[in-house]
Amino acid sequence: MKVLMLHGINHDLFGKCEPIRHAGITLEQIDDRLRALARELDVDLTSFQTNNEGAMCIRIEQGAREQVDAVLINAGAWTHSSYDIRDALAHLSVPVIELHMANIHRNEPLHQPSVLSEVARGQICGFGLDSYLLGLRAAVNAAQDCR
Ligand SMILES: O=C1C[C@@](O)(C(=O)O)C[C@@H](O)[C@@H]1O
Repeated sequence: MKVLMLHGINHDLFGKCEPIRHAGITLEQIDDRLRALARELDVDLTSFQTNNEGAMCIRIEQGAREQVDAVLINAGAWTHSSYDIRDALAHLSVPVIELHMANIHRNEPLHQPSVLSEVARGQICGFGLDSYLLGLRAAVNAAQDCR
């Protein structure tokens, strides 16, 4: 099973700024833990991070061509604003799991609504690094249900 993990804008800075909200966890640490769980679950996991919205849309299209079985996405601030990424995800026929470290529903109003949730199978937020690990397990189960 192939799963694509998409990391959004500024997430290369995780652990290097906003240490309180995201508990100082770096993107490398997230990917390491995800890769370890992927090995356990026998999942072929690919991880991608960009600060360019167009590049994110292109990577989503490429995921469809590669016939990934599920997509995990923490789109960061694009969650609240990007109809481009929303539309790219809407073209996928595989489960999309929306992730956030923080519980975005407790954020300040600007950082609460998600324009991606409508096209996601579900959203996992508020569990820090565990949001990613729970998301990978959910993606595997959802993809198996689709087979
Ligand atoms: O970049 C981020 C991180 C985030 O997606 C999270 O993982 O908690 C929540 C977003 O509101 C914020 O813009």
